[in-house]
Amino acid sequence: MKLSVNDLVVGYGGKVVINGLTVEFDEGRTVILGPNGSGKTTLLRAIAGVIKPLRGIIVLDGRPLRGGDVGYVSHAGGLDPNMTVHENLEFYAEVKNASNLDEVVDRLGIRNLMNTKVGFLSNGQRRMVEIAIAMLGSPKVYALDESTDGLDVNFASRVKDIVRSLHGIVIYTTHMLSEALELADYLVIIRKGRIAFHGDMTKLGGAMRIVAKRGVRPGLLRLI
Ligand SMILES: Nc1ncnc2c1ncn2[C@@H]1O[C@H](COP(=O)(O)OP(=O)(O)OP(=O)(O)O)[C@@H](O)[C@H]1O
Repeated sequence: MKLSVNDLVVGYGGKVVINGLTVEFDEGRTVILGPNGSGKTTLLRAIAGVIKPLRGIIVLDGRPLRGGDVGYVSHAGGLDPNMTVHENLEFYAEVKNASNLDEVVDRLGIRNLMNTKVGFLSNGQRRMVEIAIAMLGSPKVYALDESTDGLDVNFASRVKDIVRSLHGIVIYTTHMLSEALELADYLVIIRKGRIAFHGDMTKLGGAMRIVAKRGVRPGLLRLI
């Protein structure tokens, strides 16, 4: 399986943020690393189909993406705070025509939250529910936007374990090099809406880990 983004142009109200970006995602985890404002969220939103590109196409194995291909966890969240976890999950299961709701609930360990209104959940609990929704229908592609952001060490670690267990094409954004090193099979570095680097971590990982350990992280991006 391969997700191909070809000559993508995306903007907001006439301001172009991504200008002619081409990149391919293979099966496994690709981490998109970039500073604030580099276009990570915009790229994921285009892949998830929530923003319409001005130009370019995104294809999965040569065919246009269909609804249900992408499980998206947005940075902003998308749950109804007045509905219970169960009601939110059921709503999305119906929309996605998914039959794996129970399996996902158990896999993420959120059964104890089912009758709680989303508005009463902690950040970490809410993120687990958002990931559960993305997993409904077992999508071929995951687009996960800074999914550990704002979480404590415990929830962040749970999220990373789940990300590692996902099958298919998993695209995960972060601005933290440490997280990229932990999760990436492939690394994409994005700056100002352009790909600055795209590579296989099995080749690059050793060298980057040494640099990261020595605490020269900011310089690393300049080197690359
Ligand atoms: N809804 C919007 N309207 C106008 N401009 C936007 C909108 N969303 C993002 N932008 C602009 O697009 C650029 C890229 O933003 P984007 O959120 O994609 O970057 P990012 O790498 O995800 O950043 P962060 O790490 O802060 O989430 C920024 O200059 C931002 O100000």
